[in-house]
Amino acid sequence: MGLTLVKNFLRWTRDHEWSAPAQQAVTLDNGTQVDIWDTGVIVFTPAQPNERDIILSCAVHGDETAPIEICDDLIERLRAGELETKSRVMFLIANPGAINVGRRFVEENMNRLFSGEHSQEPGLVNKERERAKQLEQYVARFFESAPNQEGQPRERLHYDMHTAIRDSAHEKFAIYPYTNGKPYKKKQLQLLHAMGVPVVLLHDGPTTTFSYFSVNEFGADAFTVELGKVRPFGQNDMSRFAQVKSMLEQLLRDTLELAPLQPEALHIYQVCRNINRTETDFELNFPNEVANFTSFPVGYELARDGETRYKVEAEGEAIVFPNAKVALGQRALLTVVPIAVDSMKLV
Ligand SMILES: O=C(O)CCC(=O)N[C@@H](CCC(=O)O)C(=O)O
Ligand SMILES: [Zn+2]
Repeated sequence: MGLTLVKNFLRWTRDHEWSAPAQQAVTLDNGTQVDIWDTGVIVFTPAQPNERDIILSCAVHGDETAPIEICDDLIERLRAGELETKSRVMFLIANPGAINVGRRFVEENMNRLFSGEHSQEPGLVNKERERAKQLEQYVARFFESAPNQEGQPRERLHYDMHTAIRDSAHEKFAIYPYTNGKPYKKKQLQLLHAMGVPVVLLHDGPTTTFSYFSVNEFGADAFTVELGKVRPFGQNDMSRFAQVKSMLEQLLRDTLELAPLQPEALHIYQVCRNINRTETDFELNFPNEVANFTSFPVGYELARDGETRYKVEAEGEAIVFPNAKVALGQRALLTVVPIAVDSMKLV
């Protein structure tokens, strides 16, 4: 059987910025069912799915194009039958409206709106709030509609792929959302390493990000994965994403063989402080060119928020995601410190 009337899924998604009618399901020659639930929402269900359900999301921030190109390529190869998945997989192209204007967001940063945050301010409705709420519903529908294979526990994975605004001392890194006190998983560190992501930053509390939503609501192993630097379409050096793509393909094909965990090859950072901008008069005390994971000496003043001054407190404390222009009340800077893999509670 051929493809659906939707010829190119990304193109069609961009032509329907905020919603689109579900499309009739199609079964490919290899038996995989393809369902399009909405704009940017496509699900592949193999005839005999294995025990793993995978969500690959991109464009929660519309200007982070490399992950969009990765997903586009995987989606079209799956639809053409060139790549065959053994797992149920859902791709989410989260914010097509923001892709079209080439910006992080249209009205509001979507990655601060999950876990119900989209509905916390009565009367405040905007496109990103509506879309975040719908994406939550699609995640629920996907994970909850998995077949019950004789009580076998299912493995739920969600990689929410991003690129960072700044240069970074570590080009690729993952954010391990707060686990609600549960141990971290060795296998997840191995999977990230296989993806070419040997640097992991551990969040120390709940967040309103997409990845934490999947962890908290569905017990998924979910990560925000930063794959490089924000660049416009056409300016990404796709060779820098070859390992990520190859790992994702092997994961879908179920041919991935994981190397044993190599603690010496990993760099783990613990979030030290989450600095929010609460005043209009907010400044960062270092230039825009300073890369993520740059450390400053103890006592150095990193930021000033009105009268409050934030100084480095810990040896090795480094900056991540500085952004003085965020909306009031939002995170303007994270600081992190390196920790030993041995000090992590791992299962
Ligand atoms: O480079 C930046 O300043 C931001 C890159 C980005 O979008 N990062 C995510 C991290 C989400 C998390 O903490 O899991 C974000 O800020 O939403
Ligand atoms: Zn992002």
